[in-house]
Amino acid sequence: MIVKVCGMRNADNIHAVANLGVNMLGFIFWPRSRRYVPMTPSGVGLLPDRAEASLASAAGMGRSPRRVGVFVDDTVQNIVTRVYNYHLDYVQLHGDETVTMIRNLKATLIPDIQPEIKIIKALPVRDASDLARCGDYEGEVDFFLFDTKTPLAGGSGKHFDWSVLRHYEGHTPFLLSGGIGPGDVARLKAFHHPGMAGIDLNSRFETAPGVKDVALLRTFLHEMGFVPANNRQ
Ligand SMILES: O=C(O)c1ccccc1N[C@@H]1O[C@H](COP(=O)(O)O)[C@@H](O)[C@H]1O
Repeated sequence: MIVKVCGMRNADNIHAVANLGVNMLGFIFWPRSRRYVPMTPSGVGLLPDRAEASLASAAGMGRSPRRVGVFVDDTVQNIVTRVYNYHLDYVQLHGDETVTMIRNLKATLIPDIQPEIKIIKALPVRDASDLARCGDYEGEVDFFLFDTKTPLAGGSGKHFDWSVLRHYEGHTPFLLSGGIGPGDVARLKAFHHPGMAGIDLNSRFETAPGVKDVALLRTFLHEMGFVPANNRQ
């Protein structure tokens, strides 16, 4: 099972969470988020130097989570800039991005120096009708991320009714998201879907916006029976 921890921006915290052996770390590039990672004045080195060093040292210990940049209806140019500057492995599109936009993004990225970049398309879910959009993105993205439909773009801390996902019969694997917290272990273990590739953890594991509670995450992962991987998937 893939475990993604999203909304990271503090160097020591990045190091500690990377060392839990999670598969992906998410960095939010949407300026209206409380977890926003601002660009430096030079526009280079999205992650502060110490965070870069933290990730490098974690990698040296065999813990090398993939880097996910989270964007909400951003321009292709802004996304491409951040992919290059922050060495992103995945782009998570958390707005109303169309298939045409995604094709443009890939056409810009793939022929260049980032051929391995993968796309996660977030879709807000309240009921089965929200899954109808999945068909448009089949074959265009690597993962879906099903998040709770709320007036917020993301990070609501709220669950949706996971049973709705029985109506999802697509071939694209998905990450389950939306308010997953420490009290969800039993529900997660009881939830099965052939397309479910992993989970996304965010606001329910925070001591402050953008700062994760490492002890809480460690306990949750232990209770889930999570086995730290080589973090290459
Ligand atoms: O966390 C944010 O601030 C955020 C802002 C804009 C887009 C996405 C955001 N986070 C993503 O939201 C989901 C669910 O988070 P939560 O568990 O409900 O707090 C998660 O995938 C984050 O990547």
